[in-house]
Formats: sequence, structure tokens, C-alpha cells
Amino acid sequence: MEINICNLHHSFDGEPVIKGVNLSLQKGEFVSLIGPSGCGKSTLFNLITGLEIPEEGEISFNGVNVIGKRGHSSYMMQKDLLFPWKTVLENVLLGPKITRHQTEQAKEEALSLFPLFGLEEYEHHYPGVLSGGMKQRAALLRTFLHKKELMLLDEPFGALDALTREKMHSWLLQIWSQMQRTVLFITHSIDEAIFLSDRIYVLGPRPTEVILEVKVPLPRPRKKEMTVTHEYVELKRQLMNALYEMN
Ligand SMILES: Nc1ncnc2c1ncn2[C@@H]1O[C@H](COP(=O)(O)OP(=O)(O)OP(=O)(O)O)[C@@H](O)[C@H]1O
Repeated sequence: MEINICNLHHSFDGEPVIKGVNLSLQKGEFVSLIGPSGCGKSTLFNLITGLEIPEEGEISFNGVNVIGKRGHSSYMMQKDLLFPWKTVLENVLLGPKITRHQTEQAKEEALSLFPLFGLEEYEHHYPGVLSGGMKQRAALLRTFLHKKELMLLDEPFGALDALTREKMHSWLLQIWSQMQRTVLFITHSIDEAIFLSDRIYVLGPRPTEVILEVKVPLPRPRKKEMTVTHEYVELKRQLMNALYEMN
């Protein structure tokens, strides 16, 4: 599966937000988007999922135009909250339920994944008793169960403390390699983008466009020790220059 976004333009009330964005993803790739606050990253996700219709440009999955079409990507929004009155299991089944495929099979699959997502024994608890990291893992499990060609993750770890966030990085990579999904990931953290990704796109300020695309030259599986290697530091310098030059 190949995803191509070509010459995408979008405005709100006559104010341009997206200005000729081009990007592509190969099957199974982990790609991050990094850019200044308010540049249009979430808008880009809304366009890819069909929640918004672009003024101009193309979005295709395997050559098929998907503009304005829903159902080809699973989306974890920045504030993807769990419903406090539903149990953790009911919350994670919301994706399959929405697509009317909620069967005993979906429930069994969800239950079998609770240990991998570090949520074992919390199936019938309410989200109020979960830690911040567990809540994000539950929201991620819901997104993983909503099996679509592309997973869009909008800053899933932005609100977590540094240590929990680091643990989540290694954990997410393990899940991603086991489940073989294509991921597009928004972050404000250069380190997070490098540690997780195969490729990174740097977006400029609003109206945004791609100002840099880099491949991450680090082997997998990723290890924390890699964050002090020459390749890592050089890439970080390149990304910092691109991001700080805009301000
Ligand atoms: N539905 C909308 N109507 C009008 N303006 C909008 C709408 N959605 C977003 N905007 C504006 O478009 C711009 C881009 O917003 P967006 O949320 O896409 O940025 P972002 O890069 O995801 O921001 P952040 O990094 O802070 O999450 C902002 O100026 C925002 O106010």
C-alpha cells in the first residue's frame, strides 16, 4: 500500500493553512511530522481522514483517490479521551462498534491484546483508575483495533512525563513491529521523531509546506544508546536548524 499526498492546499475563512504539501508513505513505514505550533498538522490529519475536504490537491491510497472519504485510516486525536462512564474494554471496542463490526471476535481479540498493552486486569475498570500512560495505551489499543491501512497518531504522548514517555516509545515500537502497521505520527519533540521514525517531514509555519524530509539512518530495533551516536546527533542538529531557522 502506498499513500500519496500531492500539492495539498487548504484555508479556513480565506486564511491559508496548508500550502502545497507533498508527502508519501510506503506500507509499514513509521513517518513523523514535526512543525511549529499551529502550523496545520492536525488539519493535515483531518484532510487525510476525510473529515475536511481540501481546496486543492490529491490524496490517494494505492492510486485510489480518497478525498472526503472516511474509513481508510484510524485516527487517534490529540485529545482522544476515554469515556469515563464506560469500562476500559467498552472504550477500546468503540472503534469496531462505530464500523458496525463489533462481534464476539472483536471482543476476544481486544481481550487478548490487553496484556501486550499493559492493561491486563483493568478490562472491567473505569478509566478514572488508570495512570496517564495507561490511558494513552488504552486509546492506542482502540486505534490499533480499528484496523485500517493507515494509523494517524496526533501527539499521543504529549501530556506524559519524560520517563513514562520514554517507556512508551520502546513499547510503541515493539507493538508497531509486531502489528506491521503504517503510521503517520505528529510530535513536537525532535528526539521522539528520531527515535521512532523511518523518515521525518519538517513542516514550516502557517501556511505550512514541507521544508525538509530526512531519512533516519539508525538501525532497528532502536536502543536508547543510539541517542548519543554521531548519526543521531548530526540528524538532531539538522532538524534543530530547520525548526529554529523559522522562528
Ligand atoms: N475548523 C477550523 N476553523 C477555523 N480555523 C481552524 C480550524 N481548525 C484549525 N484552524 C486553524 O488552523 C491553524 C492550524 O491548526 P492546527 O490545529 O491544524 O495546527 P497544529 O499544527 O496541529 O497545532 P498544534 O501543534 O498546536 O497542535 C490554526 O491557526 C487554527 O486556529
